[in-house]
Amino acid sequence: MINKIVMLPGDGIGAEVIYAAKEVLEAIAKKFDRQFEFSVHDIGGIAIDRHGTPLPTETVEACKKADAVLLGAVGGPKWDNNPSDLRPERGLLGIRKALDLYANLRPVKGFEKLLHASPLRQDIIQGSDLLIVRELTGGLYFGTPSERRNNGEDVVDTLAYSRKEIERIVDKAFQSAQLRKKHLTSVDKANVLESSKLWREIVEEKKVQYPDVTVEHVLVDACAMKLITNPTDFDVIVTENMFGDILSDEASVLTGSLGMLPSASLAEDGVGLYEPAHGSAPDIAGQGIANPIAMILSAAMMLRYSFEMNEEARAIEKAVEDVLNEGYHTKDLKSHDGTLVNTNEMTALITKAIL
Ligand SMILES: NC(=O)c1ccc[n+]([C@@H]2O[C@H](COP(=O)([O-])OP(=O)(O)OC[C@H]3O[C@@H](n4cnc5c(N)ncnc54)[C@H](O)[C@@H]3O)[C@@H](O)[C@H]2O)c1
Ligand SMILES: CC(C)[C@H](C(=O)O)[C@@H](O)C(=O)O
Ligand SMILES: [Mg+2]
Repeated sequence: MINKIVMLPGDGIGAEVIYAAKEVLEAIAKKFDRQFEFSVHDIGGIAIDRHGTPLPTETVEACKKADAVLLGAVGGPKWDNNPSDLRPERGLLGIRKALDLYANLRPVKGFEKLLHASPLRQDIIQGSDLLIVRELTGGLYFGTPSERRNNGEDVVDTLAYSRKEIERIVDKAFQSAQLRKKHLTSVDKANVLESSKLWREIVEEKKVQYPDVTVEHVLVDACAMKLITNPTDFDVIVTENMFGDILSDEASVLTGSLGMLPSASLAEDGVGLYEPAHGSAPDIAGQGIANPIAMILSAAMMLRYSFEMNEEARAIEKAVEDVLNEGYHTKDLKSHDGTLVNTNEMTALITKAIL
């Protein structure tokens, strides 16, 4: 059986790290006698330059026909002054909506060897292992109207959620908690927002269906604080789109770098998309020094969630851990000792550890 993988490199370091993941997947294919077929399509700024749109129809069609999609990252200063419908980020939001990727799973697991790479105290972050379940196709990112009024002097963004949209992400989070430490933290702003009140009501209704899972509600501002003061109190966090975006970048500090955070974006029934939580990093793009691990671990999530290749996924995760344990690190991972390597060298080390 051949697994068809669509690659969407995008912009900046997205296009650098995605080929690192491909190299690692080729090693997996060799080691485990699997067949992956890759095809590359445009999204984001490069798609604007080549096709005049951040999300060409051809790209959407290719993704729909694929067995899984890998995405690097989109965006960059070249397009920062574009009108909003010609921003690279529109391509990303568009593909999430087109594939109905409502559930974004962002695991945050600290590697023992990288404890010193975080600016946080080691005794606080040791043992951090949590999963952020971020709603990905609703909320402020997709609410209408979203517009300027009164000659551009007033502005409206709409935070809209339907009961069904909240129910399905909450179910996904409870089910994820059942497979982990069975503790769910629902994060909202129910002291202020109507959308958060409905969110909290639905979590309360749903919890009777999952009696083995303990549930707590935490306001998003307090959660932001607790994430870095008491990270080991968390197991699964479920939250709406923008809160999840912000909290996941914050949580990456537990791992030492944003370049360590993978993600899976899943539909109810349909193709999954796998992308690092980080962006196109214009400040380091083109230098060959990006950390490819978030992207490589996203490829491992693809093997696990889309192809049910658990052993293969574990082989990637173990190779990453082994290479880190040997002291190799990219520039973003601060280290007192160890060996500084670039993107290609890190990828080659991980590939070698697999084979
Ligand atoms: N999924 C995505 O495609 C995505 C996600 C976030 C931001 N963006 C876009 O990326 C552009 C830049 O955004 P930003 O600078 O706010 O966020 P960013 O995530 O690109 O970078 C933030 C910081 O983290 C560093 N960093 C990120 N990933 C790294 C890696 N793998 N290795 C080493 N260092 C890494 C960067 O160098 C930078 O200092 C913007 O256009 C933004 O809209 C895209
Ligand atoms: C680029 C941006 C639209 C995107 C988001 O906010 O979802 C990014 O920050 C992410 O975390 O994937
Ligand atoms: Mg983000």
